[in-house]
Amino acid sequence: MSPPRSGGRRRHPATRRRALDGARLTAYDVLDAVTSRQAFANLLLPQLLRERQLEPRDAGFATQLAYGTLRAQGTLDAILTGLVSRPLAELDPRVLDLLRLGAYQLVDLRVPSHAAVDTTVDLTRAIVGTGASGLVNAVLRKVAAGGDRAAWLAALAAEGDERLALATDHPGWIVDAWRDALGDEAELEPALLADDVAPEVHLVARRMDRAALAEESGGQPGPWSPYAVRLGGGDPGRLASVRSGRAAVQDEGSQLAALLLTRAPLDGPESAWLDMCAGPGGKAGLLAVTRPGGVRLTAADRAPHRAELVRQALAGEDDVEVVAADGREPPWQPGTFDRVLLDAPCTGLGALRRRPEVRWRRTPEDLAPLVELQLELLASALAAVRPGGVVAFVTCSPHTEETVAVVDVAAARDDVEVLPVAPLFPEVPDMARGDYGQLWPHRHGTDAMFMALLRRTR
Ligand SMILES: C[S@@+](CC[C@H](N)C(=O)[O-])C[C@H]1O[C@@H](n2cnc3c(N)ncnc32)[C@H](O)[C@@H]1O
Repeated sequence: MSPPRSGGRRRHPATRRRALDGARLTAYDVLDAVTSRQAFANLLLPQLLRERQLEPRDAGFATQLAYGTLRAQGTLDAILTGLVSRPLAELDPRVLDLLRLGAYQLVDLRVPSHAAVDTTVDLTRAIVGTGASGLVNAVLRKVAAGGDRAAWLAALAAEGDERLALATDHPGWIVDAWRDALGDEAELEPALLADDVAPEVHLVARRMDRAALAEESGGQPGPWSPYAVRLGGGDPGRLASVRSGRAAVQDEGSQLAALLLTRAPLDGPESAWLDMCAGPGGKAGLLAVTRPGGVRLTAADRAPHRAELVRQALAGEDDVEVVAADGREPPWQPGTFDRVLLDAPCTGLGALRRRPEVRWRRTPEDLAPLVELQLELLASALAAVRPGGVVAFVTCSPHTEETVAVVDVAAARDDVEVLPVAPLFPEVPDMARGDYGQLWPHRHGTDAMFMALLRRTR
C-alpha cells in the first residue's frame, strides 16, 4: 500500500484551513455562522478579526467581503438561481455560502475572475470537499462570464419594485415599507442605496469635551448632536477615551433620540427620569450626563444580561439605579417619573446598515408581536409618568406599523397630548414626519430613527 500523499487532498481539515487566504476564510466563517447558527455578523466579525490578528488590509477586505456578501444576498441568489440546476435551498448550505462569496467578488467587487474563482474553489475543497469544488468552479465561471452587477441586473430583466429591490439589496417588503414611510417616490431609490453601504462610526463625548474627542480620534464634529464626533475610519476601540468610558460609540441619531427626552418642554420641577428599555445603555449613558443636577435616573431592561451592560455603561455615575424589570409589570409606582424614554424593541429596519444580515432574516410576520409589545410598553410608560410629564417613544425603524400607528393609538387618548418633535431640533433639516420625527441615512447620515413625544395632560 502506498503511503498517504502529502498533497492538499489528504491533509487534515485544520491544516488545510491554515493554508487558505485569511480574509476570505474569515468572511466565509462569518457567512457560515450567520446561516447555520443565526449569528450576528457585527458581533462575530470583530471577535474573529481580534482572534486571528489579520493585517489591517486583510481585516478590511474580510469586513467588505462578509458584510457585502450578506447585504447582496438577494441579488446574488437571483443570479445563482439561474445557474444551478437545483433549487438553492437544496444545496449544501456551505456550498451556497461559498457561491455567494465568490459571486459577490465577481459581480460587485470586480475581483479578477481567476482570483475570485480559484480562491473560492480552494475554500470549497478545504471546507466541503473536492466533490463540491467542481460545481463551485463551473457556476462561478458562468457568473464571471455574465459581467458586473449592472450587466446581471439587465440580464435578470427585473422591472419596477423587483428591480429596485435587486439594485439596492433590499427584500421587496422593506422597499414597500420605506416607500410608505418616506412618502416621496423620488427619494426612495437614494434612500435605499444609502441604506446599502457601511455606516461611518459615530462617537459620543459623554464625560469629556467634544473638541478633545475630535482631536484624539481624528474625527469631525457631527452636524446635529453637540456630543457627536464622526470618524472617517479606524478602530474606535483603540481610543483611550473610549476604553475609559468617557466616550463611546453611538450613532448620532441615537444621540438625538436621547436628547429629545431632555429637550421636551415640561411643566413644574423634575426629579426622576426613567429609561424603560435601556439595554445596552447607549441612550442611558447620554441621559446620565445631560440630566440636570438632582435628577435621579432609573434604567430598566427585561433581559438581565442587558441590564448588566447598562450597569457597566453607567458605572461611575451618581444617582442612577439599574433594574432588570419588564416594563409591562414594573416595580415602580404609577406617576413616579417626570420624563420617560421608551426606546422600544422593534424590527431594527432603520439600522440595517450596521446589521447586514437582518434585512434577510426579518419577515413581515415579525411586526405583529412587536407592535403588541410596543403598545403595551407605551401604555405602561404613560402610566409611569406624572400628569404634565413627557414620554419619548423611539424606534430604530421607520416602518409605519411600529411607529406612527403605535403612537397614534396612544395619542387618541383624552389624557395624552402630542408635542411636535421637529421644532425641538431647529438645527436638523427635514426631520418632521407630521408631528413626529424621522431621521434617515440619506438625509441625515444616521440610522432611520423614529421619535415621538407625548405629554400626560392629567
Ligand atoms: C432598542 S433596544 C434599547 C436600546 C437602548 N435604549 C440603547 O440606546 O442602548 C430595546 C431593549 O428593550 C428590551 N426589552 C424588550 N422587551 C422589554 C420589556 N418588556 N421590558 C423592558 N425591556 C424590554 C430589550 O432587552 C432591549 O435591550
